[in-house]
Amino acid sequence: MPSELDPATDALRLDNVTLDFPGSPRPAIENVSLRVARRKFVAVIGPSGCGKSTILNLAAGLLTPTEGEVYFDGEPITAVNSSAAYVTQAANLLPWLTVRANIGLALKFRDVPKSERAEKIAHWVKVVGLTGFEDSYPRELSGGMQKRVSIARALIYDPSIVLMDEPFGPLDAITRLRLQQDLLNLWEEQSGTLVFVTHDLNEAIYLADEVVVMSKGPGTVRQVLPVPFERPRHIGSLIESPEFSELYNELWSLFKAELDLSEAA
Ligand SMILES: Nc1ncnc2c1ncn2[C@@H]1O[C@H](COP(=O)(O)OP(=O)(O)OP(=O)(O)O)[C@@H](O)[C@H]1O
Repeated sequence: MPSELDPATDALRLDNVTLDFPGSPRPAIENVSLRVARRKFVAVIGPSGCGKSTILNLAAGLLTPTEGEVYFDGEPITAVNSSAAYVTQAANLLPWLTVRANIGLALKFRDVPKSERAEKIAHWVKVVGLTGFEDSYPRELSGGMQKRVSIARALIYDPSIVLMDEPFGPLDAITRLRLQQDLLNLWEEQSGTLVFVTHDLNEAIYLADEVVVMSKGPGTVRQVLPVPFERPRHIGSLIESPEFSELYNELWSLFKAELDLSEAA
């Protein structure tokens, strides 16, 4: 364990991590060092293919580094990280289960008693605004509602770390804004550790305490930008503030350097 590793403050830490997929001509990520402090909301942005999902998969214990080490709560990750909840771009709900059963899935796997489960599910159905839809099936829900179920399903058991991979990617702009504000409110209440992958610079600034900007593949960390806005945050007021525009421009100048815009109009 490196001497500076502090399990009291670091939830997740990557130390000089390189990941090669077998048969791939170049590493997916190369020499990535990254620190996610406990109870922080960290957004990861970067061009397509720079290795953002790879970092989440390493944190979830679904991939093992070719070189370097990944630590969770001060211990090297050597198996699937059962302390991590993973919300992917697709809602991945079980189509044969109702909203209630989908939300309660993680509690069932953890053998939480039935009465406690019912109480928690009722609370989370309300928190994510799905009252009245408890007995609906995923096919009867809109994309935004399905996303709400997947977020409730991830947060209900109070995981030590939540990993989100572009969870709002496929949604329309209004639904996306609503869910971003909902996630802000939820996280500010629970304030666990959250690592959030996105392509959306605005989203990264609205939500995160720090934005990690990755360079194009093989991915490395280009810069980590702190987001100084106080919490609780309200997206509507943030957008209108000059400080928001300033930070956006700073982030954009870092980000655009990593994009190949030569073919853009
Ligand atoms: N299973 C795999 N086998 C081989 N190469 C892979 C595999 N998964 C990902 N890669 C490669 O690793 C690199 C990083 O992929 P990753 O999905 O982590 O990028 P990303 O930044 O999340 O991309 P996007 O923003 O498009 O989702 C890419 O070059 C990708 O082609």
